Amino acid sequence: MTIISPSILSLDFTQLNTQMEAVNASQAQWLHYDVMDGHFVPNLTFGPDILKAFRKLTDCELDVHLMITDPETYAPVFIKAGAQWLTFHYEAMENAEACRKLAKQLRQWGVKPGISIKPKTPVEVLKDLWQDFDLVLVMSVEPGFGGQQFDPSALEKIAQLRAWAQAENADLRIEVDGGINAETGKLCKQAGADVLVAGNYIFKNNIVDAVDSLC
Ligand SMILES: O=C(CO)[C@@H](O)[C@H](O)COP(=O)(O)O
Ligand SMILES: [Fe+2]
Repeated sequence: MTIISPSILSLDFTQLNTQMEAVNASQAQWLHYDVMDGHFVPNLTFGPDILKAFRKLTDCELDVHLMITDPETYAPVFIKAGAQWLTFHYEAMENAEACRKLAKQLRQWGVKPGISIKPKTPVEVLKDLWQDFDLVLVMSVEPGFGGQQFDPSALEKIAQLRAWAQAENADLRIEVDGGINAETGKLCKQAGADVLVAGNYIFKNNIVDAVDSLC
């Protein structure tokens, strides 16, 4: 069963309660929370206090996507605020060992660690790294903004990751984020993704129907 993670980056905050009621009535199981710091990406979003508010608004699992240069420093405040899945970027880290160390630390703090790669980062960097994570997030747009067009090069990366995971009989969540709609979502599922993030497609349409069309 595919997990749908609506990205609140595209939520209309003047309609917060109504839109969250629709998310809660939909088949969405996770809620995607984009954290941007104006350094790792050229945009700013939400901190931990807003995450705390979302914790009260939904029972969906909170899927936090850190697009920040210093995930080691800020991970604890997002965990305290309610994150259940915490994903940081490979490109934000010094080397593979630092990624492993942070993944271990996140597990000790009681959250599921995820690692993400940008569109220009080859999937091979994860060949000996994915085993330390519960989730790999393949970006299908340049991180920073919602509403961009899906980059099909994500499909080969998803397929490679699924092949690696299957070869080791591993229970790895493969998530894809950026430009997901019914059409691109279907291609990602066929390639082996089991978590679809969607912002604009869900929040700019009928929320319940859009989630249904992705399942
Ligand atoms: O991480 C990001 C953008 O950097 C995403 O989570 C966006 O929120 C996806 O938005 P859509 O492309 O689905 O509109
Ligand atoms: Fe995201």
